[in-house]
Amino acid sequence: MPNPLIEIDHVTFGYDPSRTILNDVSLRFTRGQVTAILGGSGCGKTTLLRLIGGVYPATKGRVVFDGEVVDPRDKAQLYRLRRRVGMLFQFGALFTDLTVFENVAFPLREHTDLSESMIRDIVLMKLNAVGLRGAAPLRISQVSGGMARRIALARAVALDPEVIMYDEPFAGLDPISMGVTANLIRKLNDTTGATSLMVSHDVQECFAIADYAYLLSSQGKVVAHGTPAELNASEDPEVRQFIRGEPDGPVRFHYPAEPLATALGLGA
Ligand SMILES: Nc1ncnc2c1ncn2[C@@H]1O[C@H](COP(=O)(O)OP(=O)(O)OP(=O)(O)O)[C@@H](O)[C@H]1O
Repeated sequence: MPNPLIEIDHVTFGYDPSRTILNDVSLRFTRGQVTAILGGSGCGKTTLLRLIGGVYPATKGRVVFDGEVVDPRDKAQLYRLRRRVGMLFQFGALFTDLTVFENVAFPLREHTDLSESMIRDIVLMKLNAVGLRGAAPLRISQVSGGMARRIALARAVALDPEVIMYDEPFAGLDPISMGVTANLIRKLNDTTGATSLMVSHDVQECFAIADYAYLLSSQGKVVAHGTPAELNASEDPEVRQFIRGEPDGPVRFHYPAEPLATALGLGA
């Protein structure tokens, strides 16, 4: 794979030593591409984004960002790296008591000393890109869930980040808003030349816009990776189960347990 901007190199991680969340995973994120990280709830997708952001150190292995090994103890490095990353948090995390305009202006006020008129122009351009320039004066409490996600998107790209990380960008959205958000992620990636990482369990939405995808198992392993077309064509039962959303397959519906009859004292 050519020229990854970010590389997760044989990373193992657990929040406490007794429980491994990510188990020797390797992923590469190519410049200019949209890469999806797919997996069921709790498999460690958000944790992976935290390791890239230097929130926690890997227990084993390394995270490499544009040639530099990410070291959470190196605060100067973290500050530099984080300036290059825009983040769309799960459910947007907007400031509900501020206007749409002020939400998008927030990172510009925090991280730059641009003039008020420059900030205004940038905010209106970012809102225009997500189709919501006209909503600038509204309060967050007055906008729909789908609009809120687009506002969060505009805020995530306010500082023109090189990397945009999306944590469950489709969570809680109706099908139309999902499609709109997916198209915007692709469009923002292509118009800004950014590199996008998208963590999600919405396979079809991700496949519609991703260049490449990784599939994580509940054991914190990479089960498969490839282009959406390659993964769609996979004969691997676990990949097929996940992609088709089948309730049972190699990934069992039942958590391991003794037979029900035994548990109920009905043994033969
Ligand atoms: N700060 C934390 N401290 C301890 N355990 C945590 C912490 N954050 C997450 N976990 C645990 O780590 C595991 C992986 O969580 P993570 O949020 O990375 O999963 P995920 O794949 O993003 O799931 P979801 O799609 O539900 O958000 C879960 O079992 C979770 O309970």
